[in-house]
This record gives sequence, C-alpha cells and structure tokens, in this order.
Amino acid sequence: MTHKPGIVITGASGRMGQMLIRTVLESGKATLAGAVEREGHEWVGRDVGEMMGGQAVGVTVTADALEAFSKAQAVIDFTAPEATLAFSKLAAQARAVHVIGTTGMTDEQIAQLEPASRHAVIIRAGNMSLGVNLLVQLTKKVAAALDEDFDIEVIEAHHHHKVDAPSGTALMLGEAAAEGRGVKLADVRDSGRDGITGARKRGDIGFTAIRGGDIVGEHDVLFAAAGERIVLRHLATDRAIFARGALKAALWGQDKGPGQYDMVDVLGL
Ligand SMILES: NC(=O)C1=CN([C@@H]2O[C@H](COP(=O)(O)OP(=O)(O)OC[C@H]3O[C@@H](n4cnc5c(N)ncnc54)[C@H](O)[C@@H]3O)[C@@H](O)[C@H]2O)C=CC1
Ligand SMILES: O=C(O)C1=N[C@H](C(=O)O)C[C@H](O)C1
Repeated sequence: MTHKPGIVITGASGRMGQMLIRTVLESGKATLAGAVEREGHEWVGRDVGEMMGGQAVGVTVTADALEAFSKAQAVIDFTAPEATLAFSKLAAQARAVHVIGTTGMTDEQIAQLEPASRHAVIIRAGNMSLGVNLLVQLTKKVAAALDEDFDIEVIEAHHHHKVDAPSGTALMLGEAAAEGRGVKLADVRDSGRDGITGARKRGDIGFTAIRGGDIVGEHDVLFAAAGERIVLRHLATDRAIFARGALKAALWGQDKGPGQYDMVDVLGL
C-alpha cells in the first residue's frame, strides 16, 4: 500500500485510546488524522502527544467527531456503547472504515449498527488479538468434538476499571462453544451464580468474571468431565496486541465494500 490512510482515534485519553495513538504513530503504515474525546474533557483543544506526556504530534484533540472523521479514511473506536452507536452514524456519513473494539453492547445496540453498515465498512470484535481469535476457532472445534458429558465454563479476569461483564471476549468464546455444539448461546447461558442455584444444568455454558488490579485480560475455556478436564487459555500481558489488531483491521477495510466484518475476516482464520 503506497497511500497511508489517515486514522482517527476516539476515546483518545483512554487506556486503549493512548495505546492506539502510539501504535498508529509508530506503524509507518498510517497517519494519525485526529483524536476525539468527549465534550468537556480536559484533553480537548490540546495536542494529543503532549497530553500523553511526550512531544507534540500536531494533532489537537477535538470533541467534533464528524469534522475529524470527514478528514480520515478510518476511525478506531474503543469507547463505550452509546458513544460507539453515535460514531457509527458519523463514520458512515464520512464513508470512513469504522473499527469497533467497544464491548458491553446489547443485542439491540448491535442491531442499530446495521443502517451504518449499508454505507460504510464496520469491523467489530470483542477482542482484536490474533491469539484470541485463534482460540475462538479452537473452542468451536473442541466443543464440536465433545458431547455434553463435558461441562463448558468460560472464566475471565480483567483489571478493576472494567465496567462490563462477561467480557466481550468471554462472550465470543461462549458463542463459539455454543456454535460448536449446535445450540444457541442465549438458550444455555448461565452467568452470575450466587446463592442456592441448584445443580448445574447439563449442556449449560457458564461464565465467571474476576475483576482485580491491573490484569490486562485472561480467558480460560474449561471443558470438565468425570475424570478429566481440558483448558484452553489465552493470557494478554500487553494492550499492544489489541491495538495492532485494530490497525490491521483499519488497513484491511480500505478496499472492502460496505458491510459488517469481524477479525476472523481480517485475519483470514
Ligand atoms: N476489542 C478489543 O480487543 C478490546 C476492547 N476493549 C474495550 O474498549 C473499551 C474501552 O476500554 P478502555 O480503553 O480500557 O476504557 P477507558 O475508560 O480507559 O477509555 C474509554 C475512553 O472513551 C472515552 N469516551 C467515552 N465516551 C465518549 C464519547 N462520547 N466521545 C469521545 N470519547 C468518549 C472516555 O472519555 C475514555 O477516554 C471497553 O469497552 C473495553 O472493553 C479494550 C481492550 C481490547
Ligand atoms: O476492557 C478490557 O480491558 C478488555 N476488554 C475486552 C473484552 O471485554 O473482552 C478485550 C480484552 O480482554 C481487554
């Protein structure tokens, strides 16, 4: 690719926002076309490089997302569900590729992305890392090979700032396990056990969420039967893996037609 696409990062001051800005600036494959934060945020009106504690990079943080998007070829968005919905409409208006890493969206909110995807490329995944997307494929295969004598549990751990549970990744893994078994996750999902829950229901897929300290993101898919257990595990130790995946998606999306895609499409898994 000779032309370097301009990329806007939303949620610029966030944990992922800052990681994405560094990744784009250091990539040599894209330029940083803009940095967006919410109205009233202390970073708005300031140079994003300086606000991250380094040299000025010549990009002023703005709350005017449409103006920023209209000068870019892609938007990478790791923010919050309501913000992401609003950004999807603006990215479609600007015909910019919208890479969505935001998790915690309801089914209704996900359905509301459809009109935007008629006009622009949307690439959405609860986890943008190569390792997790490979684990999703493995989970599907293992679940398809085993019967319901194996209880499936998804166990995830994240830092204490995380606001949604189960994590987007845990839900991807649960969906993959359900697909492997030929069932709908909604019919077998068991989240948040507490109190006298009764015995585990055969065929259910259980979810457990741990929150503590600075854990970047850990996911186990446990297949537990009488006398043996299989554990598929992914450990993230650096948020750079998510940012690298998101940048790859933004570049991949440049020559695709409008529609909704995920990281399995991007990575060709
Ligand atoms: N798909 C993936 O690979 C990954 C997804 N995530 C997800 O990304 C999201 C963000 O995670 P973190 O960076 O840890 O959170 P964070 O709380 O550090 O950052 C979120 C940022 O979004 C900004 N924001 C919120 N509403 C906004 C609006 N209307 N306009 C502009 N900016 C707005 C906030 O001010 C904040 O700077 C979460 O949903 C998380 O689960 C995180 C890591 C990897
Ligand atoms: O909020 C996070 O930090 C993460 N969120 C994503 C998720 O919900 O799965 C991906 C990663 O695990 C980090």
